[in-house]
Amino acid sequence: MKVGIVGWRGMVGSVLMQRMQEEGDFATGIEPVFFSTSQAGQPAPMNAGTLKSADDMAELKKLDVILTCQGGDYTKAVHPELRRQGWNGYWIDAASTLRMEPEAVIVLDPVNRNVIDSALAKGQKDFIGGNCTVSLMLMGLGGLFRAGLVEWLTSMTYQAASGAGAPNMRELLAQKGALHDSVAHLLKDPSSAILEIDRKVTATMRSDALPKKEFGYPLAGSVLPWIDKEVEDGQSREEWKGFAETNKILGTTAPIPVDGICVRVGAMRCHSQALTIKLNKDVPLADIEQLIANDNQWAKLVPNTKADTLAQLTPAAVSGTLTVPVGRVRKMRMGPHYLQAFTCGDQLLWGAAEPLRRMLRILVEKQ
Ligand SMILES: NC(=O)C1=CN([C@@H]2O[C@H](COP(=O)(O)OP(=O)(O)OC[C@H]3O[C@@H](n4cnc5c(N)ncnc54)[C@H](OP(=O)(O)O)[C@@H]3O)[C@@H](O)[C@H]2O)C=CC1
Ligand SMILES: N[C@@H](CC(=O)OP(=O)(O)O)C(=O)O
Repeated sequence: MKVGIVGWRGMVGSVLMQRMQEEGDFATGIEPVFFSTSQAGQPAPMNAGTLKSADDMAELKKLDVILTCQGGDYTKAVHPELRRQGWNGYWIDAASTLRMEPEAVIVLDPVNRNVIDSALAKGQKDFIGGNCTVSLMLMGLGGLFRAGLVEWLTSMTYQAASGAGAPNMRELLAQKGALHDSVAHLLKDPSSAILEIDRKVTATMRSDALPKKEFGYPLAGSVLPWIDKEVEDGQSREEWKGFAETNKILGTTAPIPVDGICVRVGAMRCHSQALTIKLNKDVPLADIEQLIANDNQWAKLVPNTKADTLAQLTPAAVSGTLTVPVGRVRKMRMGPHYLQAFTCGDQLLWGAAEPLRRMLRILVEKQ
């Protein structure tokens, strides 16, 4: 199987390459061909010859599978043209561009392997990774959806800088550094006044001394309660995806309402979410915990204690791992049908690269 890999140099692509190497995906009989929009002719990784131009339709048309993490502009430019020219290979993509197209499937196989298998049986060829927030929520709470218990759900998010891109991660750290620098001398003196420190930090945050080319606003020491473009009804596009993509991934016939507010916070690469779930029946908490814990090997139930929560349910604990902890699980004061939970996951792994890698593996195993 000839597999073209586009976008492998980028942040999502690098995580993908690392995971494919860790899981031995390159030893499954695939023949990788590496592409670049800017480095064609230079040596490809893994001694796979030289990089081909990612715009070279003739080279792309030779492939059985194209796996791209290059971004939405690339997808928009290349995918329709390839299809127009009659290419009938599999297209696996991290970008959101094609997700809601009727012929495309959003892939998250631990949750929707049935949807993927049925699409493959029907001959569908476009398999697209989901929005990171949605994928991570479903990896954690898949058991409740699978059991048909969710009447509606709200997700209030705490999204990491990585979701906005590599330059934003750097800018977040530069902002943190600038805030620290502005009061470093005062921090060295244990008797300095905290309100003086706070005043200087706030002044720096509001000044041009804070780098904000990428985010446009201070994120360090602050939060940004708007992610992506404005859509209708006062929603952000990130929030809109919660309903649209959750239901498409699950293949629901009666859509489950999903809504909430998406917020950027100063975490590096883990998205966290506070969830309120209206259950359609009163299920004992112990049964709910079992459904969450037993749904897939990555979802991990964290006991609702202070010590377990703070040790296991944070970006600091989860970053760089495939584990999706779910904790703070309890029935709410509103009544026995109302459940709360908190979850956290690495948005570059299950949120971006891992579902794509696994989709390729499904294709290889299907051969
Ligand atoms: N960031 C995220 O959290 C998520 C992103 N996605 C999707 O994945 C796409 C790619 O995102 P992301 O990986 O963050 O994008 P990056 O900006 O990190 O990489 C995209 C491309 O930029 C080019 N590039 C230019 N300079 C460099 C450099 N110095 N180092 C590495 N690459 C460079 C590379 O292409 P070339 O070799 O052609 O020059 C690379 O493939 C997004 O547009 C989005 O559609 C999906 C889910 C989550
Ligand atoms: N929008 C997400 C990251 C992302 O790339 O999402 P999508 O794959 O849906 O475009 C975030 O900012 O955290």
